[in-house]
Amino acid sequence: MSILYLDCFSGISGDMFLGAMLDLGLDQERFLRQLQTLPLNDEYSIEIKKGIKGGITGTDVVVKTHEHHPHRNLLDIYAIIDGSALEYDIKQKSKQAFYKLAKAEGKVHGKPPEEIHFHEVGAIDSIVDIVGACTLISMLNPTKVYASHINVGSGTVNCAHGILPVPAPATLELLEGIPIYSGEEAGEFTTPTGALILNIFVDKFGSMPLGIPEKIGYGLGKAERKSPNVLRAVLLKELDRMESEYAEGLERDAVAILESNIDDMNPQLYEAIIERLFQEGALDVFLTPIIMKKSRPAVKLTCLCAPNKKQHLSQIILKETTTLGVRELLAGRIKLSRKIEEINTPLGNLKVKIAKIGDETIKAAPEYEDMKILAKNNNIPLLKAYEIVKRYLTV
Ligand SMILES: O=C([S-])c1cc(C(=O)S)c[n+]([C@@H]2O[C@H](COP(=O)(O)O)[C@@H](O)[C@H]2O)c1
Ligand code: NI
Repeated sequence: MSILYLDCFSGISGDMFLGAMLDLGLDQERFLRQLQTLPLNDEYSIEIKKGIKGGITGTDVVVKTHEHHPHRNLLDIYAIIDGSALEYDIKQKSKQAFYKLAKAEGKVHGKPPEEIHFHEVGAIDSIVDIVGACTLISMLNPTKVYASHINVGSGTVNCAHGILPVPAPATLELLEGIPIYSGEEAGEFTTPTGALILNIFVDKFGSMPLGIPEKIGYGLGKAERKSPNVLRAVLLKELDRMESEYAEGLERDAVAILESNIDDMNPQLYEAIIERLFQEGALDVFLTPIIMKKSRPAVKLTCLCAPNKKQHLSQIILKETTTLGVRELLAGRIKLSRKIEEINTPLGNLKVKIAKIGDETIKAAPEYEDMKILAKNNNIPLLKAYEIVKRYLTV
């Protein structure tokens, strides 16, 4: 189970994607053999070399061609793809990608996709970028593809249409529904081809998911920038719950940690907020005394919860305490597998929590609420009840 994570802090373009994927160690010869089957009459050459950008080494992919003003339409490009010896799935995916590009162009220029005449995005280098991207994804075959929020850049770009705003109109169409931002530096950070790659391959956008990095690749961009103009690709081994259970007999999952430092709230309110968070699904809620800025005695409120509850519980903390912010962290968790069993003792029946690693019982803890009832029913101190029950626990 592997996740490909694309870190688009410097945006993404077709050549940056090819570079990052090849830098992960994919077989270059196999990649080039596939591309050579495109009927492009040797009108281009492709150079793959190691390079450095902004102090970061990575792979630079350069597609060289002599064509100046290509005017291909969708059917011209389908004919090129169909005329190749690419695998069936790669052909299909590449054609789907060009259809999406034509739809986006069509929306911008007010034409149906079939009537679009591509300019730069229909040039040989774009065909190589898009077909190459589909080929490399098929070669890597990740279980999932995730990406960061996308730096699109800002300013304007000069192209066959004249001067366009950044992100270019077609880029923005392809990024519909995707979280984007403009970083501090101006320039076209994300191109239509880069946006198309995100549109067709990425399952989810956000921070890096829980996993173990196994391979890291950097794809170099062409522009010189103050910040490293590279796309980072990380291949993460997913922490598969079932796999790790079998491997070590332990369970693994992720837990969200929500925290707020509070120095201005009536302490009587803490009981209510703790109760509310538990009612809404918190796994645990606790308070830690802290000394904050200006030597103020204060309280750190911590709430542990399943990652899919973090948004709901953060909102409760924001609405029902005086804090102005909530820190959220995602942590991995290793757990003993647990089950509740009922046992007989001379004091009566009670529930016991049994914790195991694989088949081996590691701990057995009598349920506190049951113990209180047994102690009361037998009219003995709780401590004594624990001593008696302990003899009946099999660990
Ligand atoms: O080729 C066409 S039709 C074209 C359309 C648009 C629109 O936004 S509409 C933009 N561009 C610009 O061309 C270059 C090439 O992009 P690649 O993805 O092929 O690298 C880029 O600057 C686009 O903004 C072209
Ligand atoms: Ni256009």
